[in-house]
Amino acid sequence: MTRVAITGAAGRMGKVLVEAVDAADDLSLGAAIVHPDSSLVGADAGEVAGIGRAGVKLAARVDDVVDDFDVLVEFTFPDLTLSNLEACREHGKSAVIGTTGLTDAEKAQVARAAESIPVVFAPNMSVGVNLLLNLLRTAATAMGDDADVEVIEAHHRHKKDAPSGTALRLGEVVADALGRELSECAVYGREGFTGERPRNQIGFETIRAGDIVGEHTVLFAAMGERIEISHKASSRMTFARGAIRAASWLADRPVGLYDMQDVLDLK
Ligand SMILES: NC(=O)C1=CN([C@@H]2O[C@H](COP(=O)(O)OP(=O)(O)OC[C@H]3O[C@@H](n4cnc5c(N)ncnc54)[C@H](OP(=O)(O)O)[C@@H]3O)[C@@H](O)[C@H]2O)C=CC1
Ligand SMILES: O=C(O)C1=N[C@H](C(=O)O)C[C@H](O)C1
Repeated sequence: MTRVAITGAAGRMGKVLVEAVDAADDLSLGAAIVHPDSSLVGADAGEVAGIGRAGVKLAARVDDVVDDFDVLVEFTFPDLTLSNLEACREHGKSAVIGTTGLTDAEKAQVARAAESIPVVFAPNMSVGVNLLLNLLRTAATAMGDDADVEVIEAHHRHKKDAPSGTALRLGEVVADALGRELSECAVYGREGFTGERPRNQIGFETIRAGDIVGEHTVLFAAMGERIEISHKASSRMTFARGAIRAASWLADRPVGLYDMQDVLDLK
């Protein structure tokens, strides 16, 4: 039985992750961690997640519970993710990272940690989005430079990073299929007298509103026709199930950096 620790256990993803681990046959909840200043430190993780007593008290730091887990599941903030990943590296634990909004330098730190421990790092743990990455490669290759590409994403009002990690990954996949560098062709929102659209742009549009769980569309618009490839998540449990599937999968993996397409055998 693989023992899982969940950080941000009182957060939106943290609570559904506690529920998903509880429902899994091959995983047990070894530890759950919340903000050290939280009034919930010491409370039962299952009760906070709304699933009844789990017998695991919410801890204030990963360092306090290193003997209680094998895989850390981390859906929080970039700087916290990196310091918790360092704790995993020091103690030889695996990690599943769903946190988004990391800079390129921070992503490189994740890659360095994965030289010492097994890590799954993916901006979207759903089966649907990871399948969509493959559909996008096919669409981008077939449409080629004839189509203008726009990535449109919508999330709840509490989301802190933009564009979403998923939108950026969708853009990277399209740019790669078209032989472009995303950093050279990405445009983030438009305003004012922008002039005509350069043909090789990949545009990103961000919507933040209400309780939208997560929606992504990639639009390929050519002369006379367009394709829209969309994914809509209606429950965070979709992401949580993917993350715990990754935690089970990591149990017997060698050191290395993996993503959700590795876990789902979609490469
Ligand atoms: N890869 C994927 O499939 C998905 C990724 N995500 C990503 O996951 C991340 C989290 O999203 P979400 O759950 O909505 O965010 P939340 O803000 O709901 O959760 C983050 C949690 O981390 C807690 N936290 C803050 N500081 C600390 C600390 N020092 N120690 C322990 N816990 C701390 C917060 O507590 P407090 O509120 O008390 O500060 C909060 O409960 C985001 O980056 C999001 O983009 C989300 C969904 C799917
Ligand atoms: O913050 C969220 O909620 C989500 N974040 C991820 C992202 O940034 O891509 C994935 C999902 O869409 C939900």
